[in-house]
Amino acid sequence: MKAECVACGAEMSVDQRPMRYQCACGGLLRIVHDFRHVDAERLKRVFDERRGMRHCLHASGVWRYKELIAPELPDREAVTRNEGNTGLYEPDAVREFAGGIRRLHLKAQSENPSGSFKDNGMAAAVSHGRWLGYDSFACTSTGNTSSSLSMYAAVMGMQSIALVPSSEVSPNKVLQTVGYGAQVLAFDGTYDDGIRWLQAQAEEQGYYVCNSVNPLRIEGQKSLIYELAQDLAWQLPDWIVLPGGALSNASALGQGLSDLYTIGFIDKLPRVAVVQAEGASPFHRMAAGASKRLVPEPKPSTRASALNIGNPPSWLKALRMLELTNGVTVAVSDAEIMEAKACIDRSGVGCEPASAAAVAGLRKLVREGVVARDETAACILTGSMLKDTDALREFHLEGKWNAPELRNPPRLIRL
Ligand SMILES: Cc1ncc(COP(=O)(O)O)c(C=O)c1O
Ligand SMILES: N[C@@H](CCOP(=O)(O)O)C(=O)O
Repeated sequence: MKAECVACGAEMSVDQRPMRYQCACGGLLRIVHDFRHVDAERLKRVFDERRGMRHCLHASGVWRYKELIAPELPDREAVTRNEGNTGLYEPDAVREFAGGIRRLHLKAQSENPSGSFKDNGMAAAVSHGRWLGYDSFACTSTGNTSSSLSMYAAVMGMQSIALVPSSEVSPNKVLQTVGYGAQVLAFDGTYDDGIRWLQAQAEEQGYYVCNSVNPLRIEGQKSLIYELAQDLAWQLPDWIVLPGGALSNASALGQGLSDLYTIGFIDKLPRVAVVQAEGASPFHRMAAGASKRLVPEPKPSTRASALNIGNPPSWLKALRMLELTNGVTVAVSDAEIMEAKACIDRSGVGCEPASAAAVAGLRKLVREGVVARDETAACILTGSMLKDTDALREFHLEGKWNAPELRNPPRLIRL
């Protein structure tokens, strides 16, 4: 597989150990494909045939698109837990909440096997790592990456190591990671400290790094936009709105949209809005200030713990995505996030706080007139409602955050 540095354009291979995550100049890598001979109409038919499949590699919502993700990877090396194939919903209450735009879809990546969007990328990353001969897989995580990694490591019968901040993460996610069998190493600090340590130490420890600095994670995650496009008969909405933390999904969206457009699956690019939490919004500050250099936030802090990232590694890839799609960024408060979450939960779809940032951000963009009421959008719901049950307790039982009308505490009765 050929990779290219997103900062200086240097080319290199990622076909052998040691795995490379960065160029000598410090830039992250992206996988480069040659799509010149791809027949879009033929592939569309193949993808449609695979869509209804069960119990085989191509039944996966990631490996259905294997030709566009990792054509060189032998099928026998591709690991799957039947990831992808997530639901697409149109709850009217959420559309109204978000400002009453013409049409709003929610893509529930929360329905992935480990409960978050990470599984799409992780399936590709662990497969590549196993192909290269690694048997120890590591990540640093606020809990979703680690849950996903430890699930796949368990499926492969291999070892996983997860560095997890000792505070401000959801216990549900850490317990899920423990349950699947990862060795969890808690540390004082944030995701940013963990990723720095891992990038310096991984090779010496013999670890294959499964964070989104790994270009294969991005390759797997881009299947999200392939699947959404296929769900909608290859007609994407005007806007795709998603939360931004480490900016892996924003980067994957850029890669996936560029593929779809280059190959001719779509003839128009949607605009993309990246929503950050106010307490952890270095990318938004950069974009809003029309700067092209990210200034890290030394002490990120948000109740949407999955977004608690001050130095997102993929900021340059995400910036390129904004340029490609004429995209925008926006920041929302924790109270706005929790209110949006309560509305999404009450619609029957449900999500964790970080995911709700997408809907809170869309609402703000509609209010500000950036998104027009006659436009259409899809919000990416990145993680499941059960990923953070403390958030439900705080909102419904402890009366924290806004929106008393959405509060629903159990009533105590005498039988
Ligand atoms: C549930 C959830 N939503 C959103 C994000 C942010 O996504 P990204 O890091 O790709 O920007 C994360 C973690 O990264 C997450 O776990
Ligand atoms: N929210 C994430 C943090 C970003 O992780 P990465 O895998 O994109 O590097 C998590 O779940 O850990």
